[in-house]
Amino acid sequence: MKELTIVKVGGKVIDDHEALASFLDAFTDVPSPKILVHGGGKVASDFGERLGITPKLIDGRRITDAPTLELVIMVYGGLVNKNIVAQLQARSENAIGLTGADANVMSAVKRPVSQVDYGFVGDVTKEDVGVSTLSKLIEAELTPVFCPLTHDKQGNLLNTNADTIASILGVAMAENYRVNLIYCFEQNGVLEDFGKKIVIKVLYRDRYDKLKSEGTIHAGMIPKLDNAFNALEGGVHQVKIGSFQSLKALLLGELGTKITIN
Ligand SMILES: Nc1ncnc2c1ncn2[C@@H]1O[C@H](COP(=O)(O)OP(=O)(O)O)[C@@H](O)[C@H]1O
Ligand SMILES: CC(=O)N[C@@H](CCC(=O)OP(=O)(O)O)C(=O)O
Repeated sequence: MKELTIVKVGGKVIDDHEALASFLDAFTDVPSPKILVHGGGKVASDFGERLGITPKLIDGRRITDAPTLELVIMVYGGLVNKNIVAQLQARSENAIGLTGADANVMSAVKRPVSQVDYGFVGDVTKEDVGVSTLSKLIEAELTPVFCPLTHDKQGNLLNTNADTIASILGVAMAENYRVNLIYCFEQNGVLEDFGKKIVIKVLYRDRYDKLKSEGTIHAGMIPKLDNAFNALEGGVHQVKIGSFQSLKALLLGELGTKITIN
């Protein structure tokens, strides 16, 4: 089976010009085929504050009312996605920026209202991924760059967590490729001691559950790890979480946190 590398880069890296540039240098060196998924939550929150839109997040998931949806479409689909694509082109990486609506690469269902109304947030399954279109793009030596927007096939874009997009993409593409999924962010991995910055080398689900209940793993790390375990259970070959500065080492199996279900 051919290998496919899917890399997700988080919002705090994207918000830092130098950090993003050094991450994109390293991403350019990753052998093809590859797909980049970017977040941008911090940029959206900061931009929103300038427009008088106060960010509301529950467990790392944004409540997306109508003004917030307009905001994230502009920020994720425009500002962040197109800047990353242009910066990859400057590195001779033939990137193509995508929302889920483009070539129908990822559709979604608006999350039903339960205890919380998340608003215009899209839930995705592997059946919602345009595997054949994506396979054609990567076989044509293009590098897809996903922003965290999906569509409902009725003309509406929806906000979908970027970690979830990376995980579902991995599961869907695992039918045709041996997928390595790497989550890059500003820490060196999943930390067992936040103060001392001690990185957990291998994280099993029972340890995750324990650290979560103790509060050592919290906030945005919870959906990230849920997505990481879901990816492995769905057939992704390897999932690693680590620093944007260590992409090469993470790919080689060094540094960061390896997520495992065995
Ligand atoms: N045990 C932990 N190890 C590392 N990061 C953690 C941990 N618990 C909570 N976090 C927080 O989770 C954040 C990552 O989640 P999130 O902000 O959603 O990431 P991203 O920027 O990649 O989207 C980190 O910035 C960190 O503050
Ligand atoms: C529904 C939902 O929560 N969407 C996320 C999408 C961006 C994202 O995931 O960005 P990071 O990777 O930088 O966190 C949000 O709007 O914050």
